[in-house]
Amino acid sequence: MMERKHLMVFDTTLRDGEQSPGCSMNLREKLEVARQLEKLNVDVIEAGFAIASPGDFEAVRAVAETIRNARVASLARAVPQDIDRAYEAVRAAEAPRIHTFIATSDIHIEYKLKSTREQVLERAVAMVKYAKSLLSDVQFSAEDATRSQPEYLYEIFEAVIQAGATVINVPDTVGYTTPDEYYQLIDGIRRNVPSIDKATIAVHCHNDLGMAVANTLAAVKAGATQLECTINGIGERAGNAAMEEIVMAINTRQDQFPAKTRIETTQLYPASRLVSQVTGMKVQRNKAVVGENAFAHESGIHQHGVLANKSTYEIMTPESVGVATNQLVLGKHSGRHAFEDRLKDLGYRLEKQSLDSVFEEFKVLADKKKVIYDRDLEALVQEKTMRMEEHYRLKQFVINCGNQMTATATVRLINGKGEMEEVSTGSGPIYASFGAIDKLVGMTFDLEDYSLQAITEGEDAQGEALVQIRKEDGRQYHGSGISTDVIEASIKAYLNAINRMISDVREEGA
Ligand SMILES: CC(=O)SCCNC(=O)CCNC(=O)[C@H](O)C(C)(C)COP(=O)(O)OP(=O)(O)OC[C@H]1O[C@@H](n2cnc3c(N)ncnc32)[C@H](O)[C@@H]1OP(=O)(O)O
Ligand SMILES: CC(C)C(=O)C(=O)O
Ligand SMILES: [Mg+2]
Repeated sequence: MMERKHLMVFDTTLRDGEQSPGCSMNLREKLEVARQLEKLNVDVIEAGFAIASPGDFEAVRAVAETIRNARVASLARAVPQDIDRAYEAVRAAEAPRIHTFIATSDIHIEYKLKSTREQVLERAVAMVKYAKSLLSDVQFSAEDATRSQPEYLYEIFEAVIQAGATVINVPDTVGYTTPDEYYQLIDGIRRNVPSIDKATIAVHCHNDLGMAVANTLAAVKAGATQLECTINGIGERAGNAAMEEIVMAINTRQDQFPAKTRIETTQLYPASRLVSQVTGMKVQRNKAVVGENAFAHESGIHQHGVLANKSTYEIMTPESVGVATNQLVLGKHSGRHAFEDRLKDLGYRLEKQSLDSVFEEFKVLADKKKVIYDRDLEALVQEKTMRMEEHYRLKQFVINCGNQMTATATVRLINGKGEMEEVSTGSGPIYASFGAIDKLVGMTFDLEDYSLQAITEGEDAQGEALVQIRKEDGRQYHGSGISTDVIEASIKAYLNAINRMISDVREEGA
């Protein structure tokens, strides 16, 4: 039997994914996501854009120092100071990569770079050579490749490969191309770049017209072997190609794509939950592969078919992507072994200390809830392990409200100095409690987004509140909170966003 071609997965959740408005992650969250990417077995982790800020630099460096089973890359413009910074950040990695880019479309060259094709080519070659003098693995991206003149792309790719680039990337930066057109472009590059066999062809697709995954798959057919993507498809504007969709399409349609990735698919759903939790970006219910409805069958004819044989309406199994089908799991009489076992099934392997503390929280929750679902467990683990440094923590709150009166909230918080309490009124219990918190932290914020959803079924379901707040300087922070009480979940989410803001300010000042 012929050996199937290996496709490399290049994950850019921590770089392009983080470019989604409101999706910034702090160092601890980035490390947690990077560890999950390592469990997924991705080939390359793009950990950030080192020159963007001191926080980005530290995060890339921390990922490079921590991750051992994937290449770690940092993005860099085609300028020496970006390349130096990227090199400093990734050099501790087992397999470091500098990813440098410059735009090649006339629109970008003229209006943005105020340059010429010749100057861009010269700069690209010089910067690839410079990066290559620092380390061996250098990726070059022709930004806006799909709106660039193909002959110019052939020329610049040939020149950067001659200069030492190991990977040439053909980004559809603005999500403009179509599957047929992208196939032609990649095929043209394979045929017209003489040294192409010395480099890997990478593709990086955006979803502005909803075709990012389709375009990526068309490129696979044309011979691309590095696929760039993000978890849940988060990324600049409408996002990037979603890893879970690309990988499952390849796995499910081997007749179309006789190739393989190294991805441990059972880690896809845990990765999706983690990224949603740390970015505050909800996954739509009908999202392919990882959405809540991806394996739900509502209508009679479908249910009948699935009962007779799952393959009637399921083209992949929920288990294959890490969605547990055993919905009713544990209760208050369950012990530590069963608990740990269930977490392992869900893809979580915790250190003893974290396990003990999550188990304690589980028992508290089991006293409040008759049935603990897998989603409850995931929420507990993620809340516990991902909890920010808590500058302010909720001690207690009392709300007085009704449909014909102004709500009054008394909120008591704990911080490093002790306990503090404030009272505030508002048009409803949530606004009243947020007002009390503003008084306690001595700041006011615009509440830009607030949502609440039940994460499991039943009257005693836990609610997950997501908030996005904006500080006076325009910066946005998201927060999430989970509780069986929706007001408590909302207060926790608001405090989570404030704690994130405080950590961010301190990181910057450090
Ligand atoms: C398609 C993509 O996703 S590209 C990555 C996008 N991501 C980001 O931009 C996030 C991080 N960015 C940042 O923090 C900042 O933009 C920085 C630190 C990179 C640069 O900040 P500033 O120096 O203030 O420049 P600013 O962002 O305003 O403008 C970009 C400059 O880089 C130039 N530039 C843009 N891309 C490139 C490139 N690939 N190579 C060389 N120069 C470039 C622009 O022409 C402009 O130059 P100018 O200052 O001489 O006019
Ligand atoms: C930096 C490049 C690869 C990019 O993100 C894009 O062009 O979309
Ligand atoms: Mg991009």
